Amino acid sequence: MEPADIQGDLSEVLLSEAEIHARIAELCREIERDYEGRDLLLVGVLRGAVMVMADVSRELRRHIEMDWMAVSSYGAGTQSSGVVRILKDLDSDLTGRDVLIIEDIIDSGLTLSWLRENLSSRGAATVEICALLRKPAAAKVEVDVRYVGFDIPNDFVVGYGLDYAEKYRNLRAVGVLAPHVYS
Ligand SMILES: O=P(O)(O)OC[C@H]1O[C@H](OP(=O)(O)OP(=O)(O)O)[C@H](O)[C@@H]1O
Ligand SMILES: Nc1nc2[nH]cnc2c(=O)[nH]1
Ligand SMILES: [Mg+2]
Repeated sequence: MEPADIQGDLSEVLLSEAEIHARIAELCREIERDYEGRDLLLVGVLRGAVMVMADVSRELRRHIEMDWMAVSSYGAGTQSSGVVRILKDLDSDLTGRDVLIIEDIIDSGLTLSWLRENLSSRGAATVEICALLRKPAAAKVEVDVRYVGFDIPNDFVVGYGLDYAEKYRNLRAVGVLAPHVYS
């Protein structure tokens, strides 16, 4: 159950905590199979991916390493500026590594297409993507995503790491903000 004052700002719950966890478990079984016998570096994209990273990493029944990058292309608004900025870089050397980028959402695709290029250019052996959410109708660039949790409609969503003006990241569900919140 969410705190009443936050839950009340949603016009619709798209995905419950239980649905999210069940899908993450399925994705993790695929990841375990695909990376069997190989070292795996999970790269979480701050700040939106913190919840996905926490749940995916703990659901995986194998060793992983974790590193973090902070990039931002949205500022405080609901439209991507298209300009990706590195706010915090990785600590790891990616040379020869199998890298799995962990993201909360692919919207326009601008963040992840930029990030995959950026990480590949550092000499990683492989760079794949795991994203909890994807909005097919919002794509400005096609991004090849190996693991997708859910395809969702083209609405601005919050919760499970996703913010509106830095709030709502701590909602356990994913939902659509009611119009009154914006005004
Ligand atoms: O596909 P795109 O249109 O590029 O959008 C996806 C990105 O936008 C959000 O991050 P944001 O830049 O808002 O920063 P945050 O993760 O700190 O919230 C989200 O977490 C993704 O990283
Ligand atoms: N909170 C939030 N951040 C985003 N970044 C890109 N798309 C979205 C979205 O739908 N919600
Ligand atoms: Mg993000």
